[in-house]
Amino acid sequence: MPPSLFLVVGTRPEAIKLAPLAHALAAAGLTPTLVVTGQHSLLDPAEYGLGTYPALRLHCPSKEDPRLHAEAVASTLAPFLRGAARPDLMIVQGDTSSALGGALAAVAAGIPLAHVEAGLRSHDLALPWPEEGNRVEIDRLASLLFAATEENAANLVAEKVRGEIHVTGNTAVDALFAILDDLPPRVEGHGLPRLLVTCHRRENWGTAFTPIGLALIELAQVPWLRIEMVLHSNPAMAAAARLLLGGHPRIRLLQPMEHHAMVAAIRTAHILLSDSGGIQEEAPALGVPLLVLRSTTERPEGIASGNSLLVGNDRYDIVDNVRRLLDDPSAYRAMAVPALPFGDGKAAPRIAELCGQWLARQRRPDHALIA
Ligand SMILES: CC(=O)N[C@@H]1[C@@H](OP(=O)(O)OP(=O)(O)OC[C@H]2O[C@@H](n3ccc(=O)[nH]c3=O)[C@H](O)[C@@H]2O)O[C@H](CO)[C@@H](O)[C@@H]1O
Repeated sequence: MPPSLFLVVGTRPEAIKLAPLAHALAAAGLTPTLVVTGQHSLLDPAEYGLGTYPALRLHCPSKEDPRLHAEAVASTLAPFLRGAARPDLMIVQGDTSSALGGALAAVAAGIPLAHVEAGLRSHDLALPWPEEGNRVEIDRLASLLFAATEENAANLVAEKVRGEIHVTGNTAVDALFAILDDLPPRVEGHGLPRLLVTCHRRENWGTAFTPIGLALIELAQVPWLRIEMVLHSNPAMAAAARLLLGGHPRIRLLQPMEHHAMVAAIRTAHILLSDSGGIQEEAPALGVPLLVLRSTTERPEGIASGNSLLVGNDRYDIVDNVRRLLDDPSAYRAMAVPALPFGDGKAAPRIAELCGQWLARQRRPDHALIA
């Protein structure tokens, strides 16, 4: 009987980042069962190539209080962790309340926990909230920690986590490369330069979005610059964007896109303006300069590689930095050199192999002596 693994998926980024791992686990004879929490209620695993995996649906939509959502996920999942269906390993990704809920349920049931994308730290529990606290708590509970970078691993060592730390790269790069293999070659000089914008983080909700919107309206005065904002499924963010930017003749508001289309849009953008975690990982690999709409980031590697720059959500900082990249070719070129600070695109098979080895050790009669 092969080991049983549960893979917790609640949101779009988790589906994107766990799809490569699901395939790598299946190739290793460890086909996982998806725990689809329902945090993003419209999430369809099939859209991310996960449609053929067995799935446990919890129907736990996100809640205003993310801790209550995590606890709802944990309590709904608990009955499935007893008896014959009990998994040998629970795998969560990143920092959502679904990931935390899966972690809490696993530990309560005495089931070993693995954390993919472990060790990311902004070192500020308030920014981003609740993700930083979620990550710290999950890492404290995990037996296996898959850190994307050496810096992530160093954070875990500093916190003296009890689990096994492995540096694997981020599966976001695996997912990106899989899409690029399917896309036609990039065509240079594809029309007027495009500023592609996404914004969904809690710290940019409501009135906090206003300076960002005003910056876009000011930048829209550049006659040869096209501006496109991809709306997020979060209704609060979409409403704020529509209120300020809806109907603007030179700013296009686009509906959320399927991942292949989004990667194609990112790849042909001249400049990216985003608060997204995943786009901070994709932009360097694609060599598209990224201005990060945050005052801090748990992904400093993209800043260090020169591909990304923190601009916060100050109207004037945003305008000045976009204009600098538009007007100074050498400043632009310095940020447009492709780099892989978040891994080589082979994280998923590494993680799958490490899970297989770890599970085999747990099954050997003398493993208690090895630990
Ligand atoms: C604090 C923080 O940073 N937390 C992050 C958050 O994820 P995020 O910030 O990356 O979330 P999004 O920006 O929504 O997703 C981005 C992905 O979605 C693709 N995309 C985008 C727009 C679209 O229309 N269609 C798409 O396909 C895009 O190319 C990219 O791959 O939670 C994750 C899970 O815990 C964490 O791992 C991650 O740390």
